[in-house]
Formats: sequence, structure tokens, C-alpha cells
Amino acid sequence: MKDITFNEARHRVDELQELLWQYSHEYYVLDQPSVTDEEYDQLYYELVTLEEAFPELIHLDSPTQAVGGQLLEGFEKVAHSTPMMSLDDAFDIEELSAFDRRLQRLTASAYTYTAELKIDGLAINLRYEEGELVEAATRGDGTVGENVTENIKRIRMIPKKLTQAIDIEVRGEIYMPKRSFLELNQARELEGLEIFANPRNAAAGTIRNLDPSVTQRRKLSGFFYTIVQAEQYGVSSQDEALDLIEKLGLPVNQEHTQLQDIQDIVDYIEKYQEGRQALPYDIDGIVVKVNEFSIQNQAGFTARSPRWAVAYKFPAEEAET
Ligand SMILES: NC(=O)c1cc2c(N)ncc(C(N)=O)c2s1
Repeated sequence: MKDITFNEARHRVDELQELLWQYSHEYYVLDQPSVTDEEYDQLYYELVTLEEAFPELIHLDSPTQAVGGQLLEGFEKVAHSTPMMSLDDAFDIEELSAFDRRLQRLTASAYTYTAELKIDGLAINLRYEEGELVEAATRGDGTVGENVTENIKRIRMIPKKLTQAIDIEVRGEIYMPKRSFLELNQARELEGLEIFANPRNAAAGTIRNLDPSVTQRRKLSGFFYTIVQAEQYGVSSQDEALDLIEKLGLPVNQEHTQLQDIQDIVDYIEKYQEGRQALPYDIDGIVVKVNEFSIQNQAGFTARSPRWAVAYKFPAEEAET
């Protein structure tokens, strides 16, 4: 490496980190990479070399900070701060309308809905302290999950450091993009290994592997959609919560929208029931939530799930012929 000053190195390291994050976003979330894997790897190697020459420039959230790591003996258990609940399902429009009618009986106030794509992946809880990722846990039985922090730290798209140095817990879904799934199964077939049935199983199998370098090698990503105790952060609706999650630097699925009534939701469902094959990740339905937290609080929870949300499930896709 030609002699460069510390300041030149610092400028180039910042530039490379910015570039590599952007390229990862294009690859994982937009499925529209603007550079080849070789170009990405070349920049990544340049960053590693600079960080080795100037260790004080290594940031926790550098794309390079997810390498190495010892084999885990097993996963510790983690008790969730609040239960990670499941969603009631709706399989047709009539059930969706019944959900809406029940809500209207629970509150006299006006409310709107948010509709979000139901990502077919693995639920995850991330805990950040002073903006740094300190713990990642699977849903488990909803009350106690598995500590998979070392694996989650090796997913490029999951920030190790938020844009704000705050204590916060967020929940979302870890998923494997369709393209990564196909590449992984092709490689496994060549190696005579059993292939994964679908991207969800591949994501779960990766995160539940005790060797963190397996996660490192496989291209997983995530979308986040819940802040635990969100109102403590000054947000009063699901829409505002999604905006804050994105502002903190976590990936948020951009297909979410605020809707007025069930008919709007029916239109949204039809749009994605048709369009989901074109998405770079699997979805298995639409999550419909009351947008306003004040109304969510009025509606509350049953033993199993919130009364203010429902998962509209798409009919299972016909097996690829
Ligand atoms: N079990 C749950 O509560 C949820 C599960 C999921 C999922 N698989 N994908 C997206 C959302 C979302 N956008 O809210 C939720 S919420």
C-alpha cells in the first residue's frame, strides 16, 4: 500500500464503509446490485487492508467487523423483556371484515390501519445498549428464546451500531433472499449435501448453526417492524415507529403503507397476492395493524396475540412444476 497519511486513510475508510453498506443494501434489499461481487470484494479487501494498517480506524459497524469467532457450545437461553406474541390469522376477506367489526366494538375513536408484508423468515429480537448491538435472540416459545448474538453479528445488513447511542429493543424477521437461497442450494447440491426446502428453513438452519462462520458465508438479511415499549421513544403510531426504526439505521421493508379501511386493505392484498413472485424475498401474507398506539392500547391482547393486528395469509403457493 502506498504511503498515505492518517487523515487520507480516515477519509478513504469512511468512503469505503459508506460504499460497502450501499452495495449491500442494493444487493440484499433492492436485489439490484450496481457492482459485481468481484468489485465489492476488491473494495472490501482495500478496507480490511486499511483497517489493518490503521487499527484505530476500525469502527464497530464496519462491514469487516463480522469475521472470525469461535464455535459456540450451544445457545444460551434468553428471557424476552415482553413476550414475542404470534398473530391471529385471517384466510379470507370475511375474516378480515370480522376483525374490523370486533375493533369497532372495542373503541369509539377513529383509527387507521398500516399494512405490511409478512416476511417468511425467522423472528428475531435485537437489544442495543448505547446504540451498540449487545444481544440477539430468537422467538423460541415466545417467552424464552435462544441467544444467537454471534450469528446475527455476522449479517452484513444488521447494523452493529445504530445512528443514535440509545438503549432500545427492536423486533423483526431475518430472511434469506431468494437469490441467495438458489445459490446456496446449488452449492449444496454440488457438494452432495441435502438442500433446503425453502428460504425460511435455510435462514432458520443458518441462524441455528453453532458455527458463526456459517452465517458469515450465507447471505441473510432482515426487516424490522417493532420497537419494544415504542411510546417511550416519542412515537405514537406504527407508521412513526417504522420511520424511527429506519432512521436508526435498521432495514425496514418499504412496501408498508397507511390505509383507511378494509377495502383499501383488500386492494393492497390483491396487489401483493399477484406481485409477490417478483419480490426478491418470500412473503406468506400481509400483516394488518391498527396504526394508532392509543387504539392498540385500548384493544389490548388475548393470551396469545394482539387484538389490534391480524395476519392475512395467502393460499399456499402451488409447488413449482
Ligand atoms: N408474529 C408477529 O407478530 C409478526 C410476524 C411478522 C412477519 N413475519 N413479517 C412482518 C411483520 C410485520 N411487518 O409486522 C410481522 S409481525
